[in-house]
Amino acid sequence: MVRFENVGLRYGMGPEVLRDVSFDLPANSFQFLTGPSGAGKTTLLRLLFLTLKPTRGLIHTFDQEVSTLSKHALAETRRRIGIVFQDFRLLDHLTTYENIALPLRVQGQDEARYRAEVVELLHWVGLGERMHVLPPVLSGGEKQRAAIARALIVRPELLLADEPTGNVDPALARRLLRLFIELNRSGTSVVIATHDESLMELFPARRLRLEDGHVTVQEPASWS
Ligand SMILES: Nc1ncnc2c1ncn2[C@@H]1O[C@H](COP(=O)(O)OP(=O)(O)OP(=O)(O)O)[C@@H](O)[C@H]1O
Repeated sequence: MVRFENVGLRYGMGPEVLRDVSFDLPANSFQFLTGPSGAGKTTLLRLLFLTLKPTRGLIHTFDQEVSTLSKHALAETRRRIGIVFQDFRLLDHLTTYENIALPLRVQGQDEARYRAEVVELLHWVGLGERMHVLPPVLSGGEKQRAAIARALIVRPELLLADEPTGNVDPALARRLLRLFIELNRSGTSVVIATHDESLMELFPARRLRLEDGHVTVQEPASWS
């Protein structure tokens, strides 16, 4: 589904943050992306979301080498990927319902066609009672779930999440993890960036470990 070949990334004239990074994300796979703070997890997610270009190496996404894509094709490809940002990025003047429906509205879809789907997703993430309130009155965990729902409403083939359990208590973190696992079982590939060991211990998934600019892939069998 995604393949990185000897990818390197530096910001401006700075040092290489990522060096010779090579790995595959198979279809229907579930993996944690882990490593110390500053190792480059967010940078790698931005490369996967195609909002950052590698300074060297090749990235194949859905069987296309991304440097060959036009702006339009890049935007089309990005539509197949959902992302949950570390800082949520909800719009404070829109209700929870409107925030989650926004990607569909932007695509020009008719509300009559998507309304029931948005409401169902809101219930699925446990925000059924909060759909008419504005983000500033949501708790951290509720904002987190709203950000996840907004990423899911477009039914992405690949879901990326940056520290999605960073602001929630352990019980909610487990619940969110179950939600990602359920999503993966329904066919979406999932990448969760986290440095929360206790979260990773809850589910025996692949781990992409980032350290010193390199990625090593650990399959569950190799560390259990
Ligand atoms: N826009 C930028 N311009 C310059 N340097 C950057 C930029 N974004 C990140 N960096 C640097 O790249 C390195 C990797 O940062 P990144 O945010 O990807 O790490 P991370 O593993 O996600 O960290 P954390 O776990 O603390 O969120 C850091 O040294 C950071 O200072």
